[in-house]
Amino acid sequence: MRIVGLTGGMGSGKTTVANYFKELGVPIYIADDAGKTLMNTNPEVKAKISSLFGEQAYKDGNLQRIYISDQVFDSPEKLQELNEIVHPAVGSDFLKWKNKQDSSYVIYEAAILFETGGYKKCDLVVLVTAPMEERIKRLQARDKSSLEEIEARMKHQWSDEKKRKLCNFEIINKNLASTKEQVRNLHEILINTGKN
Ligand SMILES: CC(C)(COP(=O)(O)OP(=O)(O)OC[C@H]1O[C@@H](n2cnc3c(N)ncnc32)[C@H](O)[C@@H]1O)[C@@H](O)C(=O)NCCC(=O)NCCS
Ligand SMILES: Nc1ncnc2c1ncn2[C@@H]1O[C@H](COP(=O)(O)OP(=O)(O)OP(=O)(O)O)[C@@H](O)[C@H]1O
Repeated sequence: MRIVGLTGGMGSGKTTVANYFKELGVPIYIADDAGKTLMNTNPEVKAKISSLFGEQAYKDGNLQRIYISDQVFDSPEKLQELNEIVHPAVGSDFLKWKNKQDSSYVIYEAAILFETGGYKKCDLVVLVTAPMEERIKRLQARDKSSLEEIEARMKHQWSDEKKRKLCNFEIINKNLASTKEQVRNLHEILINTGKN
């Protein structure tokens, strides 16, 4: 079973694209969601996060995402420490999940697949791109976040130019009909090239 990495900068449309693959019956693992679940449920991960960020990291057992975001996105060292707690836990959770799937390929969706080196564990990688002004507009509409908050996260992510050099396929997410068509075409390619 091949592992197809799906990545793209913040607001590029990864989840939108992942949902189109899901409609075609492809099993999807969303690393950002899994990370959040593990941060709320895995006792070892919770203990490490509490010792790194203090008592305020959890309230009634729930991760305080805004508090953590404020701590990490202005501090590369803190972000790296958090990543070092969360990413290995996500990696092993993914392998357990993958072993339960029955499909010619699965999708591993992660915002920072290249930045973490996670792409090396994938058989191939699909990059989702969209013009920066569009991405910012979409994020402001979706999350009501400020430009400063968006930029604080984006500065920890590679540029599309850098990612493009390492990806196998690119989906350009401008209008949704064309994006869906690109996903359908790519799915055919992935199914056909996966046959022995
Ligand atoms: C700091 C946290 C709690 C903020 O949660 P929040 O719900 O606000 O954001 P969410 O996780 O949905 O991320 C939204 C977007 O922010 C960007 N982002 C998230 N984590 C990172 C990171 N470590 N580095 C760079 N950008 C990031 C991505 O574009 C992502 O799609 C959360 O992002 C987190 O735990 N991040 C560190 C762990 C991680 O890397 N998770 C993602 C892959 S497993
Ligand atoms: N082609 C498009 N046209 C208009 N809106 C879009 C398009 N693609 C995605 N969107 C909207 O833009 C927002 C961001 O898309 P999505 O959540 O798929 O991006 P993402 O890359 O997963 O974001 P993040 O990195 O923040 O998790 C969503 O509200 C989505 O509905």
